[in-house]
Amino acid sequence: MLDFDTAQDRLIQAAVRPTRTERVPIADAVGRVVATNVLAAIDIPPADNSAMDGYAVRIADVTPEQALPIQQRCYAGDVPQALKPGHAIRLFTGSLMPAGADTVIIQENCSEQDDQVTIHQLPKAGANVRYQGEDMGKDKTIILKGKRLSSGHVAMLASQGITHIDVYPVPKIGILTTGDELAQLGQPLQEGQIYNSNAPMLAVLIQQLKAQVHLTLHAKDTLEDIQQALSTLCESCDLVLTVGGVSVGDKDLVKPAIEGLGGEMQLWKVRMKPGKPVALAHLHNTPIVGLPGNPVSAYAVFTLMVSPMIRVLQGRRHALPRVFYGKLDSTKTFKGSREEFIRVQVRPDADGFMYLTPHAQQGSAIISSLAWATGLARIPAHTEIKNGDTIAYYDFKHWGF
Ligand SMILES: Nc1nc2c(c(=O)[nH]1)N[C@H]1C(S)=C(S)[C@@H](COP(=O)(O)OP(=O)(O)OC[C@H]3O[C@@H](n4cnc5c(N)ncnc54)[C@H](O)[C@@H]3O)O[C@H]1N2
Ligand code: MOO
Repeated sequence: MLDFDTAQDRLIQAAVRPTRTERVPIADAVGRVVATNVLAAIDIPPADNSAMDGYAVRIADVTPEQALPIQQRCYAGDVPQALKPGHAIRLFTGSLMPAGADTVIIQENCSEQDDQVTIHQLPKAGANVRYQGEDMGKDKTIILKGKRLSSGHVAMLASQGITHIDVYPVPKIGILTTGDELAQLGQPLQEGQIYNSNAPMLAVLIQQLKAQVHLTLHAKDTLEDIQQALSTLCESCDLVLTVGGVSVGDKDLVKPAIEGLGGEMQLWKVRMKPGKPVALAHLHNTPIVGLPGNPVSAYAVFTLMVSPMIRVLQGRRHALPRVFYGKLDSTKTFKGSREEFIRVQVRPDADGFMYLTPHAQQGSAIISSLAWATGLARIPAHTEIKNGDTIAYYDFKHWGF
């Protein structure tokens, strides 16, 4: 059996970076991944300007409590005159700095009478000036290729006058659920059935990452049904996720179905809990990840191993989000032969440490624990982990987006 890190890496390697690009309006670009380095077309701010309402002066000309004649009133959008020696120019937040002025005195520290201003308190030279290019310098790279765009990036692009941006296409993900025991939502539940909760769960996990759920199918537990669904999904998706039927039971048919279609299994079974039966295969060049059917297992494997693949398919710079560390807060001691990812809630404490409290029920079918948890804590194999020990923490806020 493979160890978790090797398996995670194999899955990442199975995802292909995008090459095609498309151009979208910046207002539609949030969550999309930039396909080129974006350079600043202009300096921002385009010229030195005032950060405050006040008076532009040459600081060397100013003596406190001595009146200076006001040469001009210059509003934001106006073009200022060059400042004459021994004068002040009245200006406002965003007004251009006059040539010859080096400092803005805020109006609260001045009094104005008969077109003269008296300055009561002197700031440092250069105070309250926003300098040309201090935010973004012309021709400098302002957004790196592979960045997922946020609202902040949209503001940057708009400030540059950029209306459209080249991004990578949204990867299309297919979902195949299997199992004769599953009822679809909206159908009455027959004896022996449970609702198909994995399909909607995976769909929202995919959407949170800003990938597209291209097609969701459900197959009965027959080779034929599973093969038909797999063929359809692999034809039109960049990545196919199957759920269930990947373990060792009589009706665990996903593996034989892929192999029967001429697909190639690259990996099956990982030394991790939950998620042991996870599988990776290719069919007609499309990667397929076989997720275990237990909802917690499917959620954990998606978060830890499939989300990095999706980030690669999206063209993002980093497949793996940050892993944090925290201290176990539990009376229970953990030790197992498989590496374990337990559902925890994180609690930052006044001492600056993060404390990780495990959910009381760590079974792979405890769906309610998923809504309770804020992330997964990693318990190494063959190591006793007890209260206060430091362990790795995979936060859903980082790993799910
Ligand atoms: N003898 C063994 N039994 C099992 C092993 C093993 O090594 N030897 N591994 C266990 C582990 S670990 C897991 S995880 C599961 C994985 O099984 P499968 O991936 O084959 O999944 P299924 O058997 O089809 O289903 C497991 C469980 O999940 C429920 N399920 C499936 N799909 C959905 C869905 N879409 N929505 C909600 N719930 C779903 C299903 O009803 C089962 O209860 O195998 C263990 N067994
Ligand atoms: O490894 Mo299974 O994924 O525990 O439930």
